[in-house]
Amino acid sequence: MKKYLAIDIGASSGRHIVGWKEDGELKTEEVYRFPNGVVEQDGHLTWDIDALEKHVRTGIDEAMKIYPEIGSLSVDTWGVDYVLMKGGEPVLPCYAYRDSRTETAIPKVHEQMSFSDLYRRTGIQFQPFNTIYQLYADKLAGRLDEADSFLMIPEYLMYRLSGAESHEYTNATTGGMVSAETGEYDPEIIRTLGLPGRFFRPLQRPGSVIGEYRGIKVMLCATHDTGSAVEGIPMEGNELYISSGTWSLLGVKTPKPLTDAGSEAANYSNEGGVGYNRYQKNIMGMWLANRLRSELCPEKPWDEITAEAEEKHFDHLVDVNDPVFLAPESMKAAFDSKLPHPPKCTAGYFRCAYRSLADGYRRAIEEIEQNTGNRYRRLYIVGGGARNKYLNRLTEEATGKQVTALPIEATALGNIMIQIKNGGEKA
Ligand SMILES: C[C@H](O)[C@H](O)[C@@H](O)C(=O)CO
Repeated sequence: MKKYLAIDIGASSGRHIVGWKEDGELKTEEVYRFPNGVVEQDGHLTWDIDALEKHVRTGIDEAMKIYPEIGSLSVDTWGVDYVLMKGGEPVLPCYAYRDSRTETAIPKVHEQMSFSDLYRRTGIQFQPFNTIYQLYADKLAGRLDEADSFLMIPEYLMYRLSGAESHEYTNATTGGMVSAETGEYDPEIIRTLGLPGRFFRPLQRPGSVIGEYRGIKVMLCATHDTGSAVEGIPMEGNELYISSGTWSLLGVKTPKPLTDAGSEAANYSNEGGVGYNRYQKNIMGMWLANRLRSELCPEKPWDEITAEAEEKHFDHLVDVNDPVFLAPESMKAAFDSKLPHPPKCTAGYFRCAYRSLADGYRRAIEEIEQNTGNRYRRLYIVGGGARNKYLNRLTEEATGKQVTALPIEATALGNIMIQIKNGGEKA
């Protein structure tokens, strides 16, 4: 029985999950898990890409010990970030998206092409960490002159395994340089910003085999983790979804990108899917609670935290998408700066975070229904955040949608399903 290996890496952790079809059913087993996190280096936030590579290799060793018959593997990670390459070797550091190095680049990009023009062309939300601003910051720092190309994180890790460079479509779309019309890098954007043309190759679709590692086919899944997550949601019909991890990605599948003024004003993104468009929005997500916990009560179990948050009576809300929450020194101080007065106790901060997240979901869904002209009945929630029963209830109450919370590894499932579909088996 053929086995498939998904390597799914998020901002805070990674996992190796083996999957196979048995009596028509998809079976999975997690064989390796490892931590991830940003590393401060010379005053910048970076990823320890060498450590990630080591974990990727160790996890494959573990998987092959248990399942020597693995036929293919694929890596997916968070979007936007990349590694510059020179002569087949990485040009480090590998910057992390919460680093503030794009501050000067953003206005310089918009002087040459306004955000509205970029949006009309790509349909990608404004986020200070979009690859377009990171590459322009590298240009201003003279880092592009010495580089031959750039590889998004999953493609870099698969290059290290197979020696094959690749540029996968769903992940490339997170960068803000791919034409919503052609699904390829937009030459007008590249030319206008004076970015090196040699960097931007034809994009490859999920399911493409790019090489081999120890006899295992290396295949491109939807290497943008959210792209695989949406593939992995066992959804009936076309309903709303939240991929809930460090970020909450709330969206819906649409046949085509929506790049109209209403979508721009609501800062909706149109990221590539597997045969459809992901009309979705970044919402600050579990990052808020994760940072509050590491600052205020690192040892406290999550069940206790949510139970206390449910009991307390602090009902002020914050706008969870306020930039103050993206990479604050202190998350507590960030909340205090946006509240009329601070909560009297720690639980009050978590209550505010969860109730504000649910309110953020409510507003985002109103925008989706406004901009798509459709009404949706159900909301599927997948990923680690789907385990939070208190937030699921708040979300159902705030949005009026029937919430189906599935604390499943939807990203790894989607990764495996794409491999199965393109591995000659019926998915
Ligand atoms: C920067 C975020 O990671 C990105 O916008 C988001 O789509 C993602 O990749 C979540 O894992």
